[in-house]
Amino acid sequence: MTTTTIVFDLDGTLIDTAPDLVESLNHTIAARDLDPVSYEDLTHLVGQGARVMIQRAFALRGAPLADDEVPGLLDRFIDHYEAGMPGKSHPYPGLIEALGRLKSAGYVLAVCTNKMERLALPLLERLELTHHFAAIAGGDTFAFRKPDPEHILATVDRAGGNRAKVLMIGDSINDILAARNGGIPSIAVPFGYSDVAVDALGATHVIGHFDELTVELVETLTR
Ligand SMILES: O=C(O)COP(=O)(O)O
Ligand SMILES: [Mg+2]
Repeated sequence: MTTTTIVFDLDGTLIDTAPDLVESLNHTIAARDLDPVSYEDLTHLVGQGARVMIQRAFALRGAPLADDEVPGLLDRFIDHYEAGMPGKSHPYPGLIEALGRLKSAGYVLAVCTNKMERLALPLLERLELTHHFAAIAGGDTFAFRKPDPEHILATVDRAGGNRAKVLMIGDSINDILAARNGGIPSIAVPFGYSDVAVDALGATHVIGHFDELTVELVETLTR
């Protein structure tokens, strides 16, 4: 029997990062005197990494942003976010137990996030989560990222898994679309940052808590 690789999204799936993302984003846009964004705004801004998040925040405020201004603002975001890490960010309830039980059952675990690799790696490290995962791929690790299914599949390659036996778990349309585009079964979680209702994402299954992420469920979804 081939081992299934379970691929997790990061922001809004493994870890509740919203308060720190909002704080660092607001620190960044304050450089141009833009009004701060709220937690509710974040669900529309997050998903394609920090650069796009900054660009979307400017669009939300109706403020012009020239291409050559973006690198400086991105550096401002990265410096602030890295300095505060892990800040208020914490794993969602039941996650550690779920990772333990899935690993004991022999599954390969991996992370596929659109967050920049240089931010994803230290965050997982400082929350002592790194050891659970055979591979961690960021939004800039490859030349493609979610919703491109190749992002999930290249992560599986890195983890030493089999491309034909994968389960994706995520909170947003990028995750579920990437899975659907690759013919990969998926689980959506409702506690993250989606501007679309979780039932409307088109996932194979929805769980409300990591307690529901059992070996039986993984087997049923990947049969
Ligand atoms: O940081 C982002 O914009 C998205 O990150 P995620 O893919 O882990 O949800
Ligand atoms: Mg996410």
